[in-house]
Amino acid sequence: MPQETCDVCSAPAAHKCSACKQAAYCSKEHQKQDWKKHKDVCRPFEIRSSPELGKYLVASRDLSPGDVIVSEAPLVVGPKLHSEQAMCLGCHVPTRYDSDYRCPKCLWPCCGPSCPADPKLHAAECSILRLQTRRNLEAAAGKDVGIYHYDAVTPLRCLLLQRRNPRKWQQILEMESHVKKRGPGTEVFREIRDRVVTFLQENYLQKLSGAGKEGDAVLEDCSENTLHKICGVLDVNGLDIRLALGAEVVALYPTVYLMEHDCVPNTRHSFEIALGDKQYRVTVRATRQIRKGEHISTMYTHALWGTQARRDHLMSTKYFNCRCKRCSDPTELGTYLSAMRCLGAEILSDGSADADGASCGGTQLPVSPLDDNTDWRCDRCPVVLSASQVNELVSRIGEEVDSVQASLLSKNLKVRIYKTVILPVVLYGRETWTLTLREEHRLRVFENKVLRKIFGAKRGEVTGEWRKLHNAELHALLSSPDIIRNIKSRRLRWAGHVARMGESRNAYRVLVGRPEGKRPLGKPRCRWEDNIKMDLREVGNDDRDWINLAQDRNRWRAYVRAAMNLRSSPTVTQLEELLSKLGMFLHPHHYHLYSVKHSLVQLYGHQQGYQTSQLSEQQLERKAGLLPASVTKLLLVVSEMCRDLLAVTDKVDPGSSRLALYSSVLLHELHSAEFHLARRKFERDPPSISAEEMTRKAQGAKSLLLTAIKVLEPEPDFSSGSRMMGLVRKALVDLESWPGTRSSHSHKIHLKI
Ligand SMILES: C[S@@+](CC[C@H](N)C(=O)[O-])C[C@H]1O[C@@H](n2cnc3c(N)ncnc32)[C@H](O)[C@@H]1O
Repeated sequence: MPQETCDVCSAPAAHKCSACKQAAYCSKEHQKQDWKKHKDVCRPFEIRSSPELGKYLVASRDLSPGDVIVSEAPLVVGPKLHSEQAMCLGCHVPTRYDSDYRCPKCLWPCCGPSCPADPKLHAAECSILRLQTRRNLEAAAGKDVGIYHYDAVTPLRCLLLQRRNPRKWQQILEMESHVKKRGPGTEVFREIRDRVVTFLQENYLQKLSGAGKEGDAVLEDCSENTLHKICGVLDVNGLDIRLALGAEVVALYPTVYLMEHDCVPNTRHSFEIALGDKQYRVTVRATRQIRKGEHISTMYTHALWGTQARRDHLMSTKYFNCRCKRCSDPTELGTYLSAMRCLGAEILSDGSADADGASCGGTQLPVSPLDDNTDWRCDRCPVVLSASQVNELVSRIGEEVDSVQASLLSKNLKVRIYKTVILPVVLYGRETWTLTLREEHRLRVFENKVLRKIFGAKRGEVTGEWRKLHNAELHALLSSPDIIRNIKSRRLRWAGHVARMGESRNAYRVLVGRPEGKRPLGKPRCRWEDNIKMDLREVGNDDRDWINLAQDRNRWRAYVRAAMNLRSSPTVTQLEELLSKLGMFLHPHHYHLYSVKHSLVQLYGHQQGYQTSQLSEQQLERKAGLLPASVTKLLLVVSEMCRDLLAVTDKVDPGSSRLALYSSVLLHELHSAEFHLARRKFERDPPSISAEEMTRKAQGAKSLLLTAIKVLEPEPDFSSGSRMMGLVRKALVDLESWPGTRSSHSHKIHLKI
């Protein structure tokens, strides 16, 4: 073996950097001297391998929370497998199969006349995709969507690496694909064969053989087996990236894929999603202390599912049985996320069962959680349930929770209407950036009017969460030059038309008739349908159905009317009823109850009739988890929500690697409940708490918000997390500007800023 040489002086090296084992030095002095340069490339992990895990990462030095473990660019990125979401192949912005804009060469739909993305991304496959240009053209005319299989694009990009970058191609081939477990006869095999293999071979790859120079095949290896392997690699190792406008792509990374799964991981990762050189770069950071020698892990599944659901998901998507600490513990680290209530009768002192039917009050837990067929046993009475009995009950309950949660769609619908109707109108107004105070006021009046109409708020009530949401949304949108350009070029006309569709013609005149006077009321310049089409490129998949509806003017009107009628849906009552019903079968921390409570916590204080200002003191106390001694058992389940859920969240995700959004929502709601509760007591005549106590409460509320900000900091721009950040920051400003903090108030409150 060649002798290692010192990275500084090239003399024979006596030792290597102990962290990365890559750099070599002749002496400690030279290592010290080189550290400034080397520390940027020094990797704090080693790659090891075992029969059970395959390759995995181990910390090669102690790591602190926040330390960067690895930051790297992807080997390949593109549309996800198992998804038919249409997107521009240049910048991955959602588009439509029958978009008016097309790549001039291959004719696949694209985002506009000139895609702002790096042309290299699409250039390679474009030369292959154009083999079908004529058919694409006909398909586009006939709006035949079958010709565009977006899920085949990333496998094609991988295949093309064998010519463009053989090193990357080799790295992809070395990744685990579990191809044997995905063989003929499996569902996934059929899907990949129909959607990817046949599509690529019949339309493109067969035409390639002999098309290279001197008769060589353009792609040496594009066999069916190789395509199945690539798809396996993408499914097992790919990371999903959610982009700004709702599109989702998948990416393979050269090192990050090596991280093993753990149901309580010790890292979190974030992606660069803004257009530019660093787009799609991933950065992995430690979320807690990781000792040298400890495995470095991530989470492949849903942190808030119970053990059985997580393990089933991991087995069906990643082909292994998880045996981590959380899965092995019947109580899931004391969270009881899968635990059931025992329905067995209470055992009386003489050893007989209570004939009056009083429940024993025990908890049913799996005897061996790593065994799928394990019995479940009560910790108080002799009742034993079989695995199938528990599965049946939990899946029925899951369906019921889903159906009630679905009725909450009315809220989501309102949010969508807000985003696609109100926001563009407001942006239209802001787009000029020259509103006078008077115009600003008129804009507010208009906005409040539409908000009141859509959300069913009464006059003067449009100051709550919807306004906060709006501000956060607006802030996020306006902070990007790309978005501003987008707004100016496209949303402008959309906004005008949407406003025209609404009932507020006069308000529209206020907006459109000035300030530049360039857009007098009158006939729209484009047809309604054209404008809707334009907007489609800017919305995510979630909004797509809704926007499709909007293409038909009458259906759209009916839809908005229906949405407005949903305003009094009794969702708090529905959820409270569900909670009390399910509370008979499930442990209060069961993951199905967690989900209902998390929704409820957000509705208290926000749904009409439950806004914080209208909440009774007792309700506020329930929300904050401050329990009066007399509350019933059922109320107790509801009352401890915020703190209770936070405690559970913290145990399964101590570093907020996966549940940052969940935690921040809870912290925000808890701050609101606690602060308002204290304020009511303080503002009574005479006050029932002292100024010092009030100061303490306000400080407590503030520190909850600061924690939420910290938790949300790594969330990418334009994500739900970044929108939540806007809400939290706004709440902080509101808290700090509360009159009680001003010195003129008779009871002087000091809130350290
Ligand atoms: C993204 S890859 C990780 C790298 C992989 N170990 C390798 O050697 O290429 C995911 C695969 O690693 C294995 N794996 C990851 N975490 C595991 C765990 N906690 N227990 C068992 N196998 C695991 C499984 O085979 C899984 O499908």
